Amino acid sequence: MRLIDARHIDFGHGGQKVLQNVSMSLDQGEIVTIVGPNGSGKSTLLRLLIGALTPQKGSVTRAPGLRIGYVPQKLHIDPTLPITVARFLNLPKPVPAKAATEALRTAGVAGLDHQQMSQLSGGQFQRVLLARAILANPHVLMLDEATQGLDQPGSAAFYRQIAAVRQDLGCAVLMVSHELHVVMSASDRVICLNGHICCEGTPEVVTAAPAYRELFGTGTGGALALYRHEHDHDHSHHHHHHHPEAAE
Ligand SMILES: Nc1ncnc2c1ncn2[C@@H]1O[C@H](COP(=O)(O)OP(=O)(O)OP(=O)(O)O)[C@@H](O)[C@H]1O
Repeated sequence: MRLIDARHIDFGHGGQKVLQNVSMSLDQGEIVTIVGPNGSGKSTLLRLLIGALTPQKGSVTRAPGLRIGYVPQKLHIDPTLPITVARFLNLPKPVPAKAATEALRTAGVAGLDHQQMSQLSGGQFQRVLLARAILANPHVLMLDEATQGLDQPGSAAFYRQIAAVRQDLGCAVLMVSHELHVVMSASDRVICLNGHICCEGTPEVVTAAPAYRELFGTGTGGALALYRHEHDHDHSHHHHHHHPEAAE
């Protein structure tokens, strides 16, 4: 089932054109990653898809009653303001304690209910934001640069958590990243954006595309290959002949 469908959208801030003729869609259960350099319009596109902005040309259609769980890139909480995780999850509206506990478990941070927000590690903090998004019982999880500030293993672990949440909830996932090394190998599709859609497809297709290489060079393709290689190594032994360096 199609959850979101954007057709030929144009958008600008003031006189500046940010997005031109962008068409994309998101289907039930898919994981789609949008990559692009700083200022390429990724956050703007997310806001258009959510409905917080209206396209100047073209259209965005959302399935009726679509629920979106949004994970922001970061959230500043005044460190002098004491607030527990449980209380944070009750903002802006109260949720049953059982639902909050369950959301924390799904997000991979079970038992943190009574911790202070200011005492969480970066990875724990992002998972609490994820738990808050899960509480919306979303059809779509949207993440905007949600691993900013995490190191590479921390980012990889966070994306594995996202894949587990997708399994649990059966939701679709749409995320934005300009850190190419964290583009999740589990993405069904990658969309490379630079004001317009440069190329899209599976992670392999996109990293091999000339438009992508022109934007990001070939070094990042190597990083992605490395990440996938680790993934293959964990879950499959069929591909070893493609990766001689992995042979024992
Ligand atoms: N509220 C706004 N008013 C004016 N210009 C804006 C506004 N928001 C974004 N822009 C401009 O639109 C362009 C695209 O911004 P956007 O945040 O969508 O890019 P991005 O790809 O998400 O960037 P980054 O990777 O740096 O987060 C930028 O040139 C930015 O300066």
